[in-house]
Amino acid sequence: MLRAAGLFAPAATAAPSAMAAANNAASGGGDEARYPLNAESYRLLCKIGSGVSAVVYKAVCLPLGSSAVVAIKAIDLERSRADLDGVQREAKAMALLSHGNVLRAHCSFTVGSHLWVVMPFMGAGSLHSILRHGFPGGLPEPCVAVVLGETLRALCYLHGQGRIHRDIKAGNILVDSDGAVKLADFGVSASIYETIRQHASASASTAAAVGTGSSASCCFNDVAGTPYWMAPEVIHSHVGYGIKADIWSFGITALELAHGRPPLSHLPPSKSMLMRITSRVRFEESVGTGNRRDKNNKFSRAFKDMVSACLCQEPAKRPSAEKLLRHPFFKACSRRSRDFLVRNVLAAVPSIEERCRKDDEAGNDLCGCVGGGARCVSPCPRHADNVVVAKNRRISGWNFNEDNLEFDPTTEERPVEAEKRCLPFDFDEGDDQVELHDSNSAGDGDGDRGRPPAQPQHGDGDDHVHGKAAEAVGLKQQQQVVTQQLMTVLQSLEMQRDMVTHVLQRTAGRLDDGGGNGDVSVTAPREEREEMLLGYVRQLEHRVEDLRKEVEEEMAWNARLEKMLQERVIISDDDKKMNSSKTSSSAELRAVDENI
Ligand SMILES: Nc1ncnc2c1ncn2[C@@H]1O[C@H](COP(=O)(O)OP(=O)(O)OP(=O)(O)O)[C@@H](O)[C@H]1O
Repeated sequence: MLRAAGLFAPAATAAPSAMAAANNAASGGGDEARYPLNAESYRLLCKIGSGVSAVVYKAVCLPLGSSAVVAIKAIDLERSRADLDGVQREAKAMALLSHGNVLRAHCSFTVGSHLWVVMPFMGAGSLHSILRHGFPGGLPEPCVAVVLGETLRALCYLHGQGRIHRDIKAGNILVDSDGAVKLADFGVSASIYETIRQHASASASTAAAVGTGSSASCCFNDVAGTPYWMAPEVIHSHVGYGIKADIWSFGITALELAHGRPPLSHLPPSKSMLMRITSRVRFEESVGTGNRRDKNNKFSRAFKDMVSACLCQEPAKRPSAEKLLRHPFFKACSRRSRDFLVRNVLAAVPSIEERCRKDDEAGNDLCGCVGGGARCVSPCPRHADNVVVAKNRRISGWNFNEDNLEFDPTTEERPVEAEKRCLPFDFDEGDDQVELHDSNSAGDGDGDRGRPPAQPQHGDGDDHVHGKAAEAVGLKQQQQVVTQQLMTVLQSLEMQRDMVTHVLQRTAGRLDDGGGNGDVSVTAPREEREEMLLGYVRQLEHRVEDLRKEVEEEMAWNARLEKMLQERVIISDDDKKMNSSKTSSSAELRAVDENI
């Protein structure tokens, strides 16, 4: 994961550039106009957080006095995957908004190759950081309700303004020391109005690919956001998506707040993404509200119902933010004051500076995966152990278990129950049948499903060999999973290639016959149509390029597994010889012999 740590030590403040990106939130006057657009006017006090390509500092705005504490997000434009347009969009989007639950930047400007976004300092940091440092198992439900209620107000406002946030997650919900909750990070937000204009002259073929429908339902077709929180239609972005994608992410955020991590976060995002790529929609219309007995009292019926509504497979069936705000789940929280969060949440977590110091000591910056691998973008050695594989099982889908609000993997032996809500991704192709387990998850007595993963043992010789044997089996199976996934990516690439060819053929045909069938695009001048076609092709090229990178990542991971496997086999064979009398009857070793 990309880091910009250390680049902004106070002494290293770069000379301001020509301020090409300078942007003041209140250029038309107002409080923010006081914030200077140069690095020298700010003293960086300490680092308070870091994201994928940015580091966030607590700082003082010197001309405004020592009490003018701000947060500065320093986005490394060179290391960031996003282009300057993308990151500037965040600042501009924030500057235009004004709502009590939306974090608005004071100003932004470039400093060398970085974009500095100066914003109000939110004393308690993000909910992601709060969860990790104080509530790893999740917040109490009444606190979840307060946080979500405030976030929903921000979403109502944003959607009312014609904006889609596109990256709703606990990491982007900030809390101030007085308990105020604000939605932040507009790095990937976009205006549906802009897009409607852009698509106004789109051809029928493009429209078919992007999707049609109302402004609120289908406008975008670029993949934006963070994988675990992405709505199915965002992942399958060729079908188009709209504001309801935020509602899905909101539902996932609800689960993240309730459990301390988003569903499937024990899988590296690239893998969960791949599973989604392989999807075959298989979603049961389920779970009415009052018919089933509530077996699990951990969460209220209202909470479960609210989350279920957000995680509806069909965007159109998800409630709007406004409607959701009227859901009974949010009734009680409207009476709760900010103080409620201060007493029940903030009091239990260390200061944001302390948290950041702990993160640095723990080396969380090294791979960027924090929260038990929840943010690990690619399989990294540090979290490889979190993903363990058990044999002869396969994930054929993910059920949204309404009782405990978890996503349960569905295995072949355990058919999907009709009344369960099922996520739209399948993973049941190929002959090798495997199931991924989170090594931290406890057994639940349901067959093999909750079986503790194979771990190396360090007891007597027999155990030791068993441990290594099991480890080798695990590695072998991980390798099979990766191979399977590579095949899946390949299929996906082929599918996309066919799509491109199809679009090209259709459009080429239209260019040749000069139109005349009533399409907006066809009545447009030829150059315009060519330009539009080129744009579309470029978009598809990017998508294919992204997928190609993912394949490369997986192949590298596969090679690493192969190497680890070979090492394990050698060690395991040596141990086997030494312990042959003890281990000859070992079922696990037989499994190794069969498998390697
Ligand atoms: N205005 C702010 N006030 C106080 N802390 C902040 C502020 N903005 C960000 N932070 C802290 O910095 C951390 C990193 O923020 P950043 O927006 O760079 O990344 P993120 O949203 O967590 O991750 P990603 O890069 O994946 O979006 C946050 O988790 C939060 O704790």
